[in-house]
Amino acid sequence: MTISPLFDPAEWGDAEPGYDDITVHRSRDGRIGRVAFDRPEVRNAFRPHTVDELHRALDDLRQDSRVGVVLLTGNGPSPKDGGWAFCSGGDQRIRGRDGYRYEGTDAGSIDPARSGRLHILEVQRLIRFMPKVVIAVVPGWAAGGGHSLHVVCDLTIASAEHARFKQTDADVGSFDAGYGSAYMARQTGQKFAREVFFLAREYSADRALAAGAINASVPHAELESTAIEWAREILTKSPTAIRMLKFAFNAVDDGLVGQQIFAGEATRLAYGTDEAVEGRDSFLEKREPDWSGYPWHY
Ligand SMILES: CC(C)(COP(=O)(O)OP(=O)(O)OC[C@H]1O[C@@H](n2cnc3c(N)ncnc32)[C@H](O)[C@@H]1OP(=O)(O)O)[C@@H](O)C(=O)NCCC(=O)NCCSC(=O)c1cc(O)c2ccccc2c1O
Repeated sequence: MTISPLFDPAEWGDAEPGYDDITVHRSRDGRIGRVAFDRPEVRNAFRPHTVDELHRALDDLRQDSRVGVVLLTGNGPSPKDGGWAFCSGGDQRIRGRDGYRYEGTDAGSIDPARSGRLHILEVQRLIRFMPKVVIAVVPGWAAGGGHSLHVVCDLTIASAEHARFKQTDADVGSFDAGYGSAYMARQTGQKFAREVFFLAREYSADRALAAGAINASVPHAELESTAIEWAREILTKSPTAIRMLKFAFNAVDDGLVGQQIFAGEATRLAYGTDEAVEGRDSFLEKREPDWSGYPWHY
């Protein structure tokens, strides 16, 4: 199976089975995940089946305690015309009046309550809330819902030659009114974000970098090796520190959900203290807790 000329087989284990529209790999040491859209002939547009697979793969990586960094990318180039893509958003051929529709053999077996899907938003939340660093690795077009996915990733590294950013939502009568737009404005400022959405122009990696929309614009041939280098550098850090930092960055924009997630991690840390152990033990031993060894820190 040809993945992409940017994919270095020496870095990755075998492709994980059970996926049609994406490819999933773990680095040979198991610490980095690579999830890639694999529909290059349609610029890696997603259909409901793609989104189901994406959610499953990312959740699997979320629950793998060896994995600290996930690369989200697009395989390519297109066998039809050589074009590169990260993701061009929802597959417009199967968009119905209630969202994106399952096709073919899938369609008949789908619970009507699950038809008309907009569940790429669930994938966005998974990327946002997983306690690992997710890097968008953009080898070509990031358009529409694909643009929003790069926005929600923690970091974005793009091909200087082939990456193109374009928010087509308003061209096709759609709108990502959550992270895709409002969070982008937090990253780049309101003026540039509104320009991107209202004019739907295309932007190069260098322009996106200048606007603060991405982290790096690198030579195409070095795209995945650079992403792996960044991932390896992140993996030298404390997992707890990275997790707390990600949730701290999120919290300011995520309201009570952001506070809840950050607070949950704070509770986990507190449970590790002797003070919390004294609280638990006193209950189990049916005695008053003895807090005398624990000062009111200031
Ligand atoms: C991405 C492009 C700018 C690339 O242009 P280029 O000229 O390089 O390539 P082509 O246009 O010739 O494309 C090659 C080939 O791919 C097909 N294709 C490309 N994108 C899609 C797509 N999204 N769906 C279906 N097919 C696609 C194209 O038709 C060509 O096929 P041929 O058979 O002719 O070879 C350009 O392709 C482009 O503008 N694409 C569309 C981008 C777009 O509008 N995406 C949808 C935006 S809406 C969205 O994604 C979205 C999804 C959600 O689930 C949401 C949920 C909740 C809120 C909002 C959501 C949302 O906004």
